[in-house]
Amino acid sequence: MMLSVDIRHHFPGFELDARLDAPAGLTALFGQSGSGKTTIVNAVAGLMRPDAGRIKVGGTTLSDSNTRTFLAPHRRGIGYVFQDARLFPHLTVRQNLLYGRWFGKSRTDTIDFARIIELLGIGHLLTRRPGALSGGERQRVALGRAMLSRPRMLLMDEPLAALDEARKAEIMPYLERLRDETRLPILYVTHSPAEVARLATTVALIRDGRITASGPAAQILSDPATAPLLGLREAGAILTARVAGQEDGLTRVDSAAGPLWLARTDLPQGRDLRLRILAQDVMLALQRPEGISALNILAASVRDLTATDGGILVRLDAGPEVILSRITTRSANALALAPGKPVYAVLKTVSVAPGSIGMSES
Ligand SMILES: Nc1ncnc2c1ncn2[C@@H]1O[C@H](COP(=O)(O)OP(=O)(O)OP(=O)(O)O)[C@@H](O)[C@H]1O
Repeated sequence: MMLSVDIRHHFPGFELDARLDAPAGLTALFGQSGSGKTTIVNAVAGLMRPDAGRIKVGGTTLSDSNTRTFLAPHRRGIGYVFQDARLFPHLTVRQNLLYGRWFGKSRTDTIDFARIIELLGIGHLLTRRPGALSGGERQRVALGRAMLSRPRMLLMDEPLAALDEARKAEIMPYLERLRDETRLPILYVTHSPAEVARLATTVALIRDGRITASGPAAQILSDPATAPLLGLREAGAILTARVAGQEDGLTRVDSAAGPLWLARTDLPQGRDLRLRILAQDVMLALQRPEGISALNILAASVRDLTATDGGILVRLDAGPEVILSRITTRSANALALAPGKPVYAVLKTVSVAPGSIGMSES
């Protein structure tokens, strides 16, 4: 199942011309205020009719200006989650979940209900009213309600924006489970680079009504041309690795770039992982450093250098893998970095990328 959007629309002083493919998984639509995110969401939802173009989900055409097709919002099969949960205050959680569903009492419906309740961890809340829930719990119920409408896809418009950091952290794992287990396209609007880095399988960057870059999240975050558009703090590489065993109280993993050691985990040998290495956590040296506390040092060579605000992003080839390092212009000059130069990448931190637990089983 895939959402494909190819639309044009004119507002006084603003032109939208957007082409976007959102496959199964979470596609983050990221851009500044006024870039056109809500206009795309409204067009997909059927709340506005684009001047020209086409929107499809799987084999179903939601709108097409050529054939004058325009499906009403309630016939689009889209589950929505907004910034505020929009639950009915006078109904219990159970009644909110079942409200307006096309949902009978058949056995599969009961199993679906039980599965979604379990997935979102809201079984103990069913008899409460929304007023007695935390903001994070309310959003989990809103996610459950969207799922129970048996959607073809989910549309999430800044679903975490109203929550504080603790509540965001609480709901993220549930969004990840939903993303990984439902295999529906999720179009997720956000201004938050941290949410993109943590949740997105696909990233689409929008600016002035146009999609300026889109592709797999790991690719966008590790490309010096696109990573700065998201914010340099999240720029970095994702490596795949396999757990080799436990050594000296650490977990050894093997990647195509070389062996790496992580703080001990209880992951079983043979498990595949994705590792996240942020550009700001990679230092460079011309000789292999000795007597250094960093555990992980990889031999690499410079592929290219890109100037960014306040520094240089260095793209490195480490075997077949790509690593990014963010250093100051002064350091780049001191090391006389140039394409092809051999260097050692000293990794201050290597973290297991969210979503990789259980990856090898899916
Ligand atoms: N109904 C309308 N009439 C005229 N202009 C509009 C209308 N709706 C949106 N616009 C303009 O289109 C542009 C894109 O707006 P849109 O709401 O899609 O941006 P956004 O990326 O969602 O912003 P935000 O993050 O602030 O919600 C803006 O310049 C806005 O002023």
